[in-house]
Amino acid sequence: MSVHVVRHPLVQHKLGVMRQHDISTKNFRELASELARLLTYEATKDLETEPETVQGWSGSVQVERIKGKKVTVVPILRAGLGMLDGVLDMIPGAKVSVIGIYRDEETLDPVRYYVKIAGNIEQRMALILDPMLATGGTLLATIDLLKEAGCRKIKGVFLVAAPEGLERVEKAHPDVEIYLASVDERLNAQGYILPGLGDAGDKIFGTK
Ligand SMILES: O=P(O)(O)OC[C@H]1O[C@H](OP(=O)(O)OP(=O)(O)O)[C@H](O)[C@@H]1O
Ligand SMILES: O=c1cc[nH]c(=O)[nH]1
Ligand SMILES: [Mg+2]
Repeated sequence: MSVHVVRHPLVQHKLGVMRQHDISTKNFRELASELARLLTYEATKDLETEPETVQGWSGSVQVERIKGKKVTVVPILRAGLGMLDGVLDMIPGAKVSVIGIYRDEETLDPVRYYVKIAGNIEQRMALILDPMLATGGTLLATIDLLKEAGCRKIKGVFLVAAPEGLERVEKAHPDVEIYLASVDERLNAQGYILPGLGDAGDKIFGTK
């Protein structure tokens, strides 16, 4: 699996602001969306294009168009919704496949409660969105669902990951590419990422 940590100064600066303990819901939400935009720019850099001739102001001109059935964006409820707007700003025509999974607070196992995957999934690149990759259980369950549905190309966009979770996903799915702003130090006993961001879903939805 290839893991791409995006070290662009804008990405690192915005992540640093998100780590501040007293950040408001409004600022956390806005930054999650901005980071999603920047990370998507990186994650889509190998999308295939094809030439097309259009009529420009000075006559015909050859331009590039993204080829084929393109992308389905896959926000994982709930926190992944905080990244959706930013990604759709970059890829307005993307189909959205919604996956509802929460992590059981005691066992840390993923619990699935909603799945709606876009059509022609075998022809699309799936871009999974979730701010946090902790134990990796949620991402593994999501990748399994997408592959069972026929998806052949999968990337994930996260803000922060724990090394433990990344390693687990890498072992099971070496073909999946991950883009993120930081690989943090470790998980704590409750499965939270350190130094991390805290509970990203609660911070995005203001439920803390
Ligand atoms: O890698 P894992 O150990 O599986 O943990 C990561 C998951 O935990 C969080 O979701 P949460 O369960 O808090 O759901 P929420 O988005 O509804 O708050 C986070 O947004 C990921 O989906
Ligand atoms: O650190 C973590 C781990 C899981 N989910 C979160 O929102 N934060
Ligand atoms: Mg949560």
